[in-house]
Amino acid sequence: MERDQPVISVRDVRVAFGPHVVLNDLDLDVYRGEILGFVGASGTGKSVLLRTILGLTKKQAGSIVVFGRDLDRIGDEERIQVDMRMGVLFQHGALFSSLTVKENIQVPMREYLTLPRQLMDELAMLKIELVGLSRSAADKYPSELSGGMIKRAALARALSLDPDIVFLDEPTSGLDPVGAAEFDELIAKLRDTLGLTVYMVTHDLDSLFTVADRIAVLGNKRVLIDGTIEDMLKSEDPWVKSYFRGKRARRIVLTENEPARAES
Ligand SMILES: Nc1ncnc2c1ncn2[C@@H]1O[C@H](COP(=O)(O)OP(=O)(O)OP(=O)(O)O)[C@@H](O)[C@H]1O
Repeated sequence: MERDQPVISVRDVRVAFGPHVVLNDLDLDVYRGEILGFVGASGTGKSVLLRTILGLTKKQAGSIVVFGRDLDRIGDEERIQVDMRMGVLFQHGALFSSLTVKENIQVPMREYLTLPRQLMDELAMLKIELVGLSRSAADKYPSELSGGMIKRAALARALSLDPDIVFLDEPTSGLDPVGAAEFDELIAKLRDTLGLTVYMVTHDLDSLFTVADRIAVLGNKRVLIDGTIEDMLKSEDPWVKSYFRGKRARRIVLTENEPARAES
């Protein structure tokens, strides 16, 4: 993994809604090919930062550089090129209920490209297979899918344009532990096979322990600490300590290190 090459650099970012300052002096780097787990207490601004990086929420100060381009200094054409390289899976799945899985995956293709129908169908099928759905899922509507299948279909749509980065907002929320673990495996596989960079907002300790290469913690309106899971376990920050060394976290550490004992 090339650690010296950030694909996203956020510097001194400030976001406020009226008098309510949500992010202030926030710095963050995301490196090519890594899975970054982004955590923080509820309401600290994880979604606001995600939306700010995507250009959906306005910042009052600071800079965001993506693929070497400062987003404040590029024109509309170049912005579209940048947008096409970033796929997003929003927290609440957000598949269009009136469209089939295949049609949902084709939404970004229709928005950004002009492709013949047959080619779009073939590309959608490739994405369906890539995320581990069966080909028969293509013509199903979201209401006919399980929670796990909806997440996979939404991921297939996020991958529609072969992005370099995918942003996942709590991708395993609402899945049972087996479904969540399978989704984590899929993310790791996609990172390994496609070289994807993954920015994953999550509350899921299992995901953080098993697939995140690096973790960034949001607190006090900025990134409080970033590093490996070992760095988190060493931190003396009270929130980081209670999150990563609390009862639930200890159970995961035990399961990973001593499966037999943990299961008994
Ligand atoms: N459009 C908006 N207008 C005003 N305030 C907003 C807006 N969007 C977010 N906020 C405020 O910003 C703060 C951070 O919200 P955000 O949704 O980013 O938190 P979060 O860390 O993602 O929380 P959770 O883990 O619960 O999803 C909250 O106080 C929220 O009310």
